[in-house]
Amino acid sequence: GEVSATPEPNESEYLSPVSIGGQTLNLDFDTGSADLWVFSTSLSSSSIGQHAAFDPSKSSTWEDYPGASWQIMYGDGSGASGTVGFDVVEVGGATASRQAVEIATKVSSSFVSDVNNDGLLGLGFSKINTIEPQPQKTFFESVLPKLDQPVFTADLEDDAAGTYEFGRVDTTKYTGMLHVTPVDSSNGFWEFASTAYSIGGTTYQNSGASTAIADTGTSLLLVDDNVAQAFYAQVQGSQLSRTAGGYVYPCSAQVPDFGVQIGSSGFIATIPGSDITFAEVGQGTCFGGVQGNGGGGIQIFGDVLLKQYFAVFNGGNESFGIAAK
Ligand SMILES: N#Cc1c(N)n[nH]c1N1CCCC1
Repeated sequence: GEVSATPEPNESEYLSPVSIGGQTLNLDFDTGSADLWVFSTSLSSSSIGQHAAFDPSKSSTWEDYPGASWQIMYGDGSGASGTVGFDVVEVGGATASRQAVEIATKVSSSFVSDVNNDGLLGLGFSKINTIEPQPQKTFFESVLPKLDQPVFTADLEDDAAGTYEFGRVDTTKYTGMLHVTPVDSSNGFWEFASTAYSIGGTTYQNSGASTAIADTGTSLLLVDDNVAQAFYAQVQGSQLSRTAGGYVYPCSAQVPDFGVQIGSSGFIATIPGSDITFAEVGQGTCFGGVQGNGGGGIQIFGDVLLKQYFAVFNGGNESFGIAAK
């Protein structure tokens, strides 16, 4: 089938309505993780707050997974944990009839305060699913055999609703060609080669990290530390601020275009300098959307990059493609 779910824009995530056992929650679609977990009625009422909380006792199709548990920690230090069951999960129009659903019995404070987000729907590979004693399939892996095409697409927008679609590539959503690169899923991510970058239209080889992941669950574009340093060397007045947690600069500064290579074919995906500022941090100082990855070997290409393009995640031949829109 062909389906689409329209995520609500929130400065740091794209939420989409998901039906679980007939209950609708807004989940953060995250290609950088592989757990589908939800706020639940097992949480304290102070943790639930304004969130929608899934209540398994009210679902006629709920099935417990006795003795199973999960616990996840994200790169930003946030985390959650709990118990597991199976239920009917429907996104847009694709239905997984017996999807592993992870019930949160604990969530960290950043999830409590992010009131728009009732949990996550992981779109990474199930080898990084955290369910014990046995990792379970993601929603995409569950519905894959039933889809017309083994794909999902992400069309994220700036401050406007984006769209995830499962089972088809809507060719009216992009212009020009789709630049496709093979994906190496062995780390559980949509990971591909990326060994070059461009600043102000000049291309350079990236001597540090050699791969990157497409990560819709991250807001920023986290590149090799040397690349971030080279970029901000061309932004007047920029500095690496420990208090801000990254590079900041005067909001009036001229920011050059920045590009990163997608795959080894040579295609450089470019972000206009005017779209690189992520947030104002006060006193006319701005926080950049491009930051260092802190020395890890993998670069994380999040929404700052992805919202400039139409993205195709192909679970059939394990490839990632982007096109201008
Ligand atoms: N950090 C981090 C992170 C990431 N790299 N992908 N998704 C993430 N999160 C999803 C919910 C909180 C953080």
